[in-house]
Amino acid sequence: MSTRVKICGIRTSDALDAALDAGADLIGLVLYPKSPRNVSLDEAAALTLRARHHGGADVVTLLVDPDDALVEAVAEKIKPDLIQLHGHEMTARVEAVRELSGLRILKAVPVGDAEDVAAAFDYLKPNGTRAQMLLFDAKPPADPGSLPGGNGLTFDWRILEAAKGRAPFALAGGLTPENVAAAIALTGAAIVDVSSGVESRPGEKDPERIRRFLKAAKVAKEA
Ligand SMILES: O=C(O)c1ccccc1N[C@@H]1O[C@H](COP(=O)(O)O)[C@@H](O)[C@H]1O
Repeated sequence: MSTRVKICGIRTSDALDAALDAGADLIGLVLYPKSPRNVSLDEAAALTLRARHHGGADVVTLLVDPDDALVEAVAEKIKPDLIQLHGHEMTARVEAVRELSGLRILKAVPVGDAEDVAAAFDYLKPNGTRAQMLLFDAKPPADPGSLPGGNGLTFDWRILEAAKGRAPFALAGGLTPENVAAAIALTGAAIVDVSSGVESRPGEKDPERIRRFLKAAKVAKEA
């Protein structure tokens, strides 16, 4: 089975259409006001409806340390397929968001070393009540003003050796049309997730880079 591709940080219908027409498997909508890719609840609901009409892709709402009111509003107004938690949520909070929303959870985990990878599997226990999949991403810069993701930073993919064979996982962090084939070959990721690598500037998706990313990812194979 070929690797699934998530194009994250979609803000406009043009960018959405470019991703869907190029064969994206998942569409990411960021609800995080500090991000240049932020969309409102209403914008996310409209983009989700458009994606549903096109068909073929799951919609993922990306949240960072959301409160209960936001989780409930997302579940009611957007009705995505998954919630991506990209903050400092610990296992109990992931479980609570899962229960409150009734949605599948993709939990982002910042990776610095093999211990981060080994510890991340606690998010998948006990079966199905917390996250349904892990998303390994680069550690954000230490600068307190930096975003928790979407920074275009890669990490040493060899660290993910510790994850192989345990459960399918998603990979993010500095992926581009130029390096995604190598990332898939080395890690065997089930999903590759890109935001800044398919942009002309922060928040502006580049349709040609989206097409090139999809093309490169869809022919790539685990080595
Ligand atoms: O994209 C953002 O603005 C963002 C904001 C807050 C948390 C996560 C964010 N993006 C996610 O980060 C990874 C890596 O992105 P990149 O390809 O390195 O730019 C990915 O999952 C994005 O969806």
